[in-house]
Amino acid sequence: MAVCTVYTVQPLNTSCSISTPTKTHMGFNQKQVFFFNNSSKNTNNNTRFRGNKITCSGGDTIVIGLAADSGCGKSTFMRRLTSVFGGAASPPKGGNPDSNTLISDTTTVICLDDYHSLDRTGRKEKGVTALDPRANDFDLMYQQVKALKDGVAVEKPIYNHVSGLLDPPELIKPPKILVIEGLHPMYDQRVRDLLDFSIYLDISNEVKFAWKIQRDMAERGHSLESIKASIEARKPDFDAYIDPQKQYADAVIEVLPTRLIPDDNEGKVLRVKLIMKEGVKYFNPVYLFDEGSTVSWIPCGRKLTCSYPGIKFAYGPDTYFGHEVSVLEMDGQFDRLDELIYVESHLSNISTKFYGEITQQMLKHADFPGSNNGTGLFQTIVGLKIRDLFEQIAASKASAPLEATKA
Ligand SMILES: Nc1ncnc2c1ncn2[C@@H]1O[C@H](COP(=O)(O)OP(=O)(O)OP(=O)(O)O)[C@@H](O)[C@H]1O
Ligand SMILES: O=C(CO)[C@H](O)[C@H](O)COP(=O)(O)O
Repeated sequence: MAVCTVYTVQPLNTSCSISTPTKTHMGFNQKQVFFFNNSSKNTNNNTRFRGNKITCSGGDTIVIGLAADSGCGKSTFMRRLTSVFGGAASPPKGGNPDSNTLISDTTTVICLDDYHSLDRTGRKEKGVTALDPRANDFDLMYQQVKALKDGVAVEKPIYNHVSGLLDPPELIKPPKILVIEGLHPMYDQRVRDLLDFSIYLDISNEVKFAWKIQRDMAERGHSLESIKASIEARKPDFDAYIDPQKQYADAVIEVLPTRLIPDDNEGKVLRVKLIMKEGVKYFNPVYLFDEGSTVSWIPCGRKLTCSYPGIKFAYGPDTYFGHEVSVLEMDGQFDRLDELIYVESHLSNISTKFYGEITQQMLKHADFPGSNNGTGLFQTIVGLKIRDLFEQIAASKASAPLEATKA
């Protein structure tokens, strides 16, 4: 797919989105596109934008949705995912230093906070949280994700987490894989229908609390009371608007307190479940030993070093929001990451390209949070499944014209 863009940005006082073919240039279909941002709902930013843009035919972008509350490991997951494709991910070159976007050779990760229609002051004035749909512009989110999927570059707004304001937009070109991560990738049905695969990171309240304390007290100087208050304040909207999205996810990574230590409240040892929907095109759930059977496995024998409280795996079929699913569970943590190869060799359908690829990825990012437990392991596995999904979709598209000529 060829991608090229020439554009200018200037204020425009009308609210419209028009795409008019004007001429063909260098073999590309040039269009004039009027971009607009969400200013009509934003009290502090009333600028609209117009651009002249060349779009190139394409429409090969696959779209992945990753939903989770703030501070639940989305960035860590994204770093693992982009690493599976190789190459480093970085913000758009020469752009806004506070951009939330990460671009690598294959993937572009956009943060859906950029579709906040109310900035920090606007939310305060209206008494709504960022989780409330009224603080977000789903029309624009839909239009832009659709445009990217169709091979058209967009001018995406930027929500600046440092200033709390909406900054001038940045240009996003259609990538091979577009990941939309944030609070609401599966909230709006139009956006949901554009997703080729969706993931929900479901962090239980106990664990979320432990992680937030660790980060916000150590790194951001917040007090225990203020962390508790912020979690409590978000909870009603989290329950109403964020949590229900997990019913739509193709894969859910659920993070719970361990069952290996009675009454554990430290949140250091975790029980993590990978819930995988059956019947999703291009996605074959991972299994342990025997597909479809129910398995409980404590691998702490001669091949795996396990200090207290040990490690326990479980696998089996289940239902989740009325869907048939396969669930792989890991409780506990690895003492020695290099020994993970022993566990990897007992898993099937993991979509690796060579023996030991999961272990290699985990060792490569041993310093990322969760590398010694099921969060890191399952995030890595989902990354490999996304690569596989991408390759299968690409292969089916490549063979489609061939099939058509045969018919
Ligand atoms: N698997 C994990 N195990 C332990 N702690 C974790 C794990 N994942 C994330 N954390 C903790 O949560 C914090 C936030 O992680 P991360 O930045 O990946 O989340 P996020 O969802 O992108 O957050 P935000 O939306 O606030 O930017 C980390 O600094 C770390 O303290
Ligand atoms: O839930 C969030 C998503 O990450 C943030 O709280 C939301 O984006 C508002 O951000 P800020 O606190 O920087 O104004």
